[in-house]
Amino acid sequence: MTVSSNYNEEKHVLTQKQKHIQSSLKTLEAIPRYHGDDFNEQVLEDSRERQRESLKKAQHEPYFGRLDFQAYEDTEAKPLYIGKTGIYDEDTGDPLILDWRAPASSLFYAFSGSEDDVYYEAPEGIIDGEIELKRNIVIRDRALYRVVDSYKKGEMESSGGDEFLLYKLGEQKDHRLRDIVSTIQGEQNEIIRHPQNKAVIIQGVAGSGKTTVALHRLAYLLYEYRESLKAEHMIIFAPNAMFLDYISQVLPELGVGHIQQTTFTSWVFKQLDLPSLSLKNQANTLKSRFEHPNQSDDQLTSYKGSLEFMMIVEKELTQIEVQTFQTEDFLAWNGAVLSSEAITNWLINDFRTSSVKEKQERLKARMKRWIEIEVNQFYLDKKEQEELRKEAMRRLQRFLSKIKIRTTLQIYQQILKQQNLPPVKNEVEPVDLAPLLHIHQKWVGIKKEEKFDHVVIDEAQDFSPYQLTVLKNQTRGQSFTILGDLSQGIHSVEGIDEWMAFKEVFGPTQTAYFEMNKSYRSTYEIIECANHILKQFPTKSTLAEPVFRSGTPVHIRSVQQMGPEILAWIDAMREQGYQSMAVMGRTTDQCQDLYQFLHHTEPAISFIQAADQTYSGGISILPVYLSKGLEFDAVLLLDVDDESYTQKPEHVKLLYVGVTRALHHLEMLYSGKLTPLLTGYQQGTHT
Ligand SMILES: Nc1ncnc2c1ncn2[C@@H]1O[C@H](COP(=O)(O)OP(=O)(O)OP(=O)(O)O)[C@@H](O)[C@H]1O
Repeated sequence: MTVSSNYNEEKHVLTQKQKHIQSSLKTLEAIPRYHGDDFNEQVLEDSRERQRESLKKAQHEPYFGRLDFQAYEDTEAKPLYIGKTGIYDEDTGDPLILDWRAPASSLFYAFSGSEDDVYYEAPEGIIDGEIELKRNIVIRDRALYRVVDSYKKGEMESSGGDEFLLYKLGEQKDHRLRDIVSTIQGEQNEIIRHPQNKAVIIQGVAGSGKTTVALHRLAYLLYEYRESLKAEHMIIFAPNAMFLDYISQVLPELGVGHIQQTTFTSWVFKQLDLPSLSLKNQANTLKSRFEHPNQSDDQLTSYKGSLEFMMIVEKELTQIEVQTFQTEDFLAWNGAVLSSEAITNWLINDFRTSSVKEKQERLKARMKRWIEIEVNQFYLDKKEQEELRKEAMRRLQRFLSKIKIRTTLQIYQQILKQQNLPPVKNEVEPVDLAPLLHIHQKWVGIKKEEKFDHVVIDEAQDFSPYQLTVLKNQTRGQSFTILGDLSQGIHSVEGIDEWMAFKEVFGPTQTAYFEMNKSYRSTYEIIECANHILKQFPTKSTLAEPVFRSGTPVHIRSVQQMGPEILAWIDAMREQGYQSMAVMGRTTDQCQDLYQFLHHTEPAISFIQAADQTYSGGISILPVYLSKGLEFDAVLLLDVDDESYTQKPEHVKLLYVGVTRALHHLEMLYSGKLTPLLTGYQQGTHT
């Protein structure tokens, strides 16, 4: 434990604040819970319950930072304590602890130590002032653990911000992504707090905190726009179920619940609700893509994800709709004619915004009304009216039965046939899901309550412009957070090569584009190695800037037999105290064979496969293409030879992904000839 000169001062403050928290909690717990029907009482009870929850949470780790800010309108600086949830003094209404998302807390993250004047935007206007102290405080299990000053007015040395960040980055992680509220960096803060009404696109190098920032942004948006945004109407799309499990802890840590978290595939299947439809085995698709790629399959996949194909589907849909509603005059009884022009006019103009299904229903209702008016207008005799009504309804039934609405899949099949594209049956590929959803949106429609308030897309470089468009149709405004890294686009046949493709979907004035080039995950040595690989790209890519956290050199070794080497590596890593370790092979079959060999000696090792739903940490073996998004204390990359990793762009990306999964330690093995992507690389020992 670091004992700083400020330690005792903070210990005293902590004791005071804890007493306050305890007594507020006691007071609130003493108020009986209200279960009655009075609305005002219910609102008050909800607010009390929220306070109880905040206080309970704050008991363990009430805050992590202190900022002494002197507003120019005040006579002296006020210490602001910043925590995960805001706590207020019941009597005075003053903040005891400021929520990290509150406007004033922004100063804690944005202040670099060199600005003389700072300001924040409060609801009552701009507040100007200066900062006298910025302090990081670590509290664990209710006890003060560490106090680090990153800025003190009048003192020259103010490197504590970096020191504290390095201390946090050097910690070993468990097997889940964690919140970073105490160390959010200025560039990250700017993205997190960007207004909600634009599509925010983030290109970030591996380990720059994209996923983490997107999750914090959701928590921020829910706080800032609490009147208009609902967690239930927000959604996160992630690449697979295992990744969702890996990130599942961050939002609850930030006090956010009820946000939908899913993959694009599962979500579309839920929307389509076609029990006969299924997805082709993705484990096999991935395997063949990374182990036996086929160029013509790839071309078809890219085409089906393009805006060009989307426009063709749209055009075909318009035609199919016209054919569906192709009508003749409706003769209710002799002399009572509703012309086909009148019907078409209703469909084209009056029902313009309705889906095809709704149009069918609205047409039926409108025609019934027309019959009723006709009957009442021209016939006075009740009996005669009744007979005509009956006859007209019989004819209407017959007339409407000619309008046949086919299923989404049938329409898609017809479009593919029309376009001379290979047919699909009941088993589809992921790339078929965007057109299927497009058809569903037009035919069945999107209910108001199904629209999203905000959408997050992680690993968005693997999304196609077509996918993005169907999601845009489903979203109110343009409120998106889209994050990815083009250098990690290992599924680029389905995805994009440049972010421009997405800017086109939203329009240039509706997008805000950010780049994050600092990598927080890995040591300096690992980033240096990753950058060496990126330099082998035929096109120029942005290199990652390391945070200066030095670790062990990256070793690359030539070996005869992998098995014993892996076991020795696991032992060595265990001795170093690393918790999460990954052995990454190039193919699933190779990993399967190695797993069979290793798990007799290392029963704790788990074999990660494409269909896995959870990630439980420890020692894992997995093919490198499944490692995207994850991170491990130590990584052993196998088969870095010239056949497994050639100079093809997709191999550069794959090796880059593998290398950047390591936090603290990276080692690579090969037999035969070393991949050209690593030749000339100098660090560590090559043997
Ligand atoms: N400001 C920060 N303070 C502390 N840790 C951070 C910060 N930013 C990012 N990290 C850490 O860096 C690691 C990488 O973060 P994250 O997985 O969100 O990055 P990413 O850009 O999505 O990575 P990738 O594209 O490689 O999957 C995580 O361990 C995260 O906790």
